[in-house]
Parts: sequence; structure tokens; C-alpha cells
Amino acid sequence: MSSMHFCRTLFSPGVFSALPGFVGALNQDFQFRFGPCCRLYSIYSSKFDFTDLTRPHSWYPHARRKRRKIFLHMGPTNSGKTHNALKRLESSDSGLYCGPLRLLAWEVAKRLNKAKIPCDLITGQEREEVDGAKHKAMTVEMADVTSSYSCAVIDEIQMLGCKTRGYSFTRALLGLCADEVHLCGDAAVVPLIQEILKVTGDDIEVQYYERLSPLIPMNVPLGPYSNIRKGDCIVTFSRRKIYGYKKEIERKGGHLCSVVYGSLPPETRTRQATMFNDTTSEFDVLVASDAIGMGLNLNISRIIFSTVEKFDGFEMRELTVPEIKQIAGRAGRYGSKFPIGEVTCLNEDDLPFLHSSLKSDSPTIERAGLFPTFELIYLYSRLHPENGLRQILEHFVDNAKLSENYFIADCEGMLKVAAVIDEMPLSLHDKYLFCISPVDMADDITSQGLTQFAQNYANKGIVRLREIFTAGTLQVPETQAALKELESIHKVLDLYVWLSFRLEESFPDRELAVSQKSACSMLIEGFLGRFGWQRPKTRQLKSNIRSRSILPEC
Ligand SMILES: Nc1ncnc2c1ncn2[C@@H]1O[C@H](COP(=O)(O)OP(=O)(O)OP(=O)(O)O)[C@@H](O)[C@H]1O
Ligand SMILES: [Mg+2]
Repeated sequence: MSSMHFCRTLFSPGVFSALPGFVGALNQDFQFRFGPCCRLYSIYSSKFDFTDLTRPHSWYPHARRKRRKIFLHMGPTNSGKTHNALKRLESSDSGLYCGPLRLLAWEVAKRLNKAKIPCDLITGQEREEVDGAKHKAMTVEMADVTSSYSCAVIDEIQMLGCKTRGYSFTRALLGLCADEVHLCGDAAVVPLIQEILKVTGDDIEVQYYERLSPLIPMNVPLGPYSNIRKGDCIVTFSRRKIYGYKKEIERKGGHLCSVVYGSLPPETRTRQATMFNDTTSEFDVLVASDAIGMGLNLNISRIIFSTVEKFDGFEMRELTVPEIKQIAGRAGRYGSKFPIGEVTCLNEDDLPFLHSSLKSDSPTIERAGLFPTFELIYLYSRLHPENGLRQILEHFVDNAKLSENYFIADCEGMLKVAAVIDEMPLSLHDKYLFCISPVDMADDITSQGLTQFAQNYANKGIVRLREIFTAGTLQVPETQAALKELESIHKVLDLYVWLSFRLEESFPDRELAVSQKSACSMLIEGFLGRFGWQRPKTRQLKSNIRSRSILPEC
């Protein structure tokens, strides 16, 4: 049945890129708050309100035993917040960095290892252990709330207000057991954090930062493409437009463009960004989506918004003030080749909106995300044994009781997965695991991949990659449709790797999946090298990559 889908199509991490780590820590989250209730479950189950989430700080016993010193590094982009927090991390005996992106976790692990401070890298899909490491760089969903550390950093803490991922930041904020916790982000989150931490007994110190180098909003739009210069970054929000601008700029502007957008494999995004940052490379212009928008240090001199609207999955809407500021803040990074940043638009009509957004304060963040642990859902499910996970999640979310500092996370994505797998003979825990996996159900190939993985796992207990993907040769994509397919295949393989870290025996082909992922990214990069209007030297160099065998016959 199934393998055919992928024979034809053969082969990115969404916002959930590391949620799995969450699972590892759930048991611990739960023990303190609900351990005693488990033993008395049969007596009290009908009386105990599992949907009461009004005291989430009490879910983290280790952290509550400490009086933590919380340092808030608050300020605009490019003000040295992360740099200063990392300095503290580097001088600590042991510690954690928790960031919102795999790329940021990679950057921090690289920085510490380069400074001869051994640092492990842990994301939903990677475990790179370094001998003697007492430091770890991770994506926030992987935050370890079970062990004690000297120092912890949570980067981009304002994301605790994010409707889908915010709860992972809240979990890290309440649960990290470290003597010092450094929170970096936008000052709009300060009152909420002060409010949330009133009940934890922690000490709080707030430090406000100023930009280290100027960011100048221009009074004129870009004008013709011939005005494009080295270090420019055009920002746009669809794949089609990203490649459209790349082509135009390479044809008319005489520059070569790197591209960065969310559904490119993260390793490809990093290589594209590195190529752009490298002063000796010919790729001196960047065309990117808001995937560049958080914390990344790029050699950008000028940000050019091609539009100030984006489709957010439901509708076209104007960019928010924090989005504009985050993206614009990539220009003129301190210590980069371009110490002064500029921002403008393609369309003159967008300039007033850009100027006013850059001058505005980000709206205060009023509530932090929260989501029930698996154990809570499990206990709740026992009160409703006839229901599938989808109904249980829906009921739980509808009935959850929260204090005024919190909101319940948007779990639409999880509900979509639950609807697909609820009929399969899987335990509640396994279903939950598939629900929190990094799958984008809006992507047909990825959702087919998830369904096949879950089906094979439910029916046979083991999922071999060769039963899902058949041997064949993948080509460098010729069209954007083929490129999109390859990006999706990469996402499916990424999902396999994610599952292999959680259901190790049932997903035994991690190595093969990792090697196939890198074959996919090579082919995607082959496409990027050929696409556009490039000088012959580069075209020839890149076109050596034509095809890769996929799952070669044993
Ligand atoms: N004191 C310093 N000495 C040398 N380099 C610094 C210093 N402070 C910051 N930098 C460099 O300036 C750049 C911006 O700093 P950083 O990434 O910490 O800013 P940020 O405030 O966290 O920005 P964002 O909000 O975009 O994440 C980085 O490349 C960082 O290494
Ligand atoms: Mg930062």
C-alpha cells in the first residue's frame, strides 16, 4: 500500500522541531504535583480535578527547592543580551542554553566548543555528545527540568506568549533547576515574568539594554534592482517569491543570492547563511523569509521588506510590531562587516508603516502558554475511557482552569494528528507521542509519512525505512514543485529520526534516515546552485551534483 507514495515523491522542521524532549521530562513534571494522587487515584479520581492548572509552578519540585537568581536581559535586537548571558554560561561550572531554533542551539554549541568549553548539542533530532561536557545547548522543548545546573539561559523568552510553543518556554521558566537563570528577550515580557515568579520565591534582577549599533529606517524605497548591493537581504514570505527575487536579482542586479526559508532543511539554511556570511563567497545577497528573524547573527547591511503582509496559515495579515523589529534587527549586527544597519521597503507605500512599527513599543505580553503534561491527560482519560485522544484533548482544553497569567496552548495541530491515529491500536502514550511529533499536517507528503509510520508501528511494532521508501535515484529538482517534494521528503526522514530517539527499538534505521536526509539536502543545494541567473563558474561547480541514490539496494 504505502511505499508507493514515496517511490514517486521521495522526500523540514516546523515549530514543533523539538517538542519530544518534553516527553522525557513529563514524568518528572508530574511526580511532585500528582504523585500522591496516583496512589489514591481509585479513591479520589472522581473528586480530583485534573483540569486544574492554576498552580503550574508546583509541577517542578527540583526547581522549587532552590531559591534561583533570575536575571532578565531585556532590550531591543542586537543589544548584546544573548552575548552577555552566554558569557555567564561560559564561566559557570555547568549549564544549559535553551533557544527557540535548532540553528541557535547549533550556534551556541559551536561557540562554546570553540572556546574549549565542551558542550553537548541536544535537539529533537540530534544528540551530539562531547567528552567531558557539563554544558548543553538545546532547543527549548528539550529543556532538562530534572537535573541541577549552575547556570541556565532561556533565549527569546518573550516567546512564552506564542500560542503554539509558548508552553515550552513556560515549562523551562518554571522548571529549570539552576542557581542562576538568564532570560533574554523583549522588555514587553517583564511585567508578566515578575508576576509569574511572585509565587516561586526566586530573586529577580532586570537589566535593560540599548542597541549596540544604529539601525536606520530609510526614507526612500529600494528603487530598481540595480540598487541592490552587497549585504542586502530581501524579505518575502512565500517560496515562489523567494525564488522569483533570487532570479530577478541575479539577472538584473549582478549578485548571487543565498536563500533562507522555513521549509528548507535546517542544515541547508545554515549552509546558505554561512555562504552569505563568508566574505570570500560570491553569494553576497540574501533572500529570506522571517526564518531569519530570531537571534541569528548574519552579515546583513540592509533589510528590504518586499511586503509588510504575510499569510499566517489562515489569512493575509500585516506584520506585527515585534515581527518587523525582529526581522529589521538582523541588519547591522554589532561586530559584523556592517556596523550600521539600514531598513527599507520595495514599495514606497509601505514605508510609513515600517517607520511607525520600528518606533513603537512591542505590546505587553499578558499571558504565558501552558499545556497539560501527558500524565494529567492520562489520568483525565481514565475518567472518560470511551473517548479517543482527540476527544480527551478537546475536553481537557475546554475545561482547563487557569490563573490569569496563563492561556492554554493552541493544539489544533495535535488534534489533526489525533484524528488520524485514534482508530489505530496504539496506547494513549504512543498516540500522544505522535501528536507532539514535528509533523506539519498541512503538508500532504509529511502527513502521509506520519500515517504510515504510525500504521506500521501499530501493526508490526517495528518501522523499517525500506518499507516506507523504496530504492531509487533522486535527482536534483528541476522545478519548484519537485523542490517542494524533496523538502517534504526531508521532513518525513526528520520525523523518522525524531521518533527513533523516542521509540528506539521500533524505529531502528536512524543512521540510514540521517544519511538520506543529508542526500536530500545535497540535492536541494544542487537546485539552489543551479537556480537563478548565475555566472558560469558557479553554475558549473554546483551542477556536479546531479543525483543521489536513495536507499541503495543492500
Ligand atoms: N560585549 C561584546 N563584545 C563583543 N561582541 C559582542 C558584545 N556584545 C554583543 N556582541 C556581538 O554582537 C552581536 C549581537 O549580540 P547578541 O546576539 O547578544 O544580541 P541580542 O541582543 O541577543 O540580539 P537579538 O535580540 O537579535 O537576539 C553578536 O554577534 C554578539 O556576539
Ligand atoms: Mg539574542
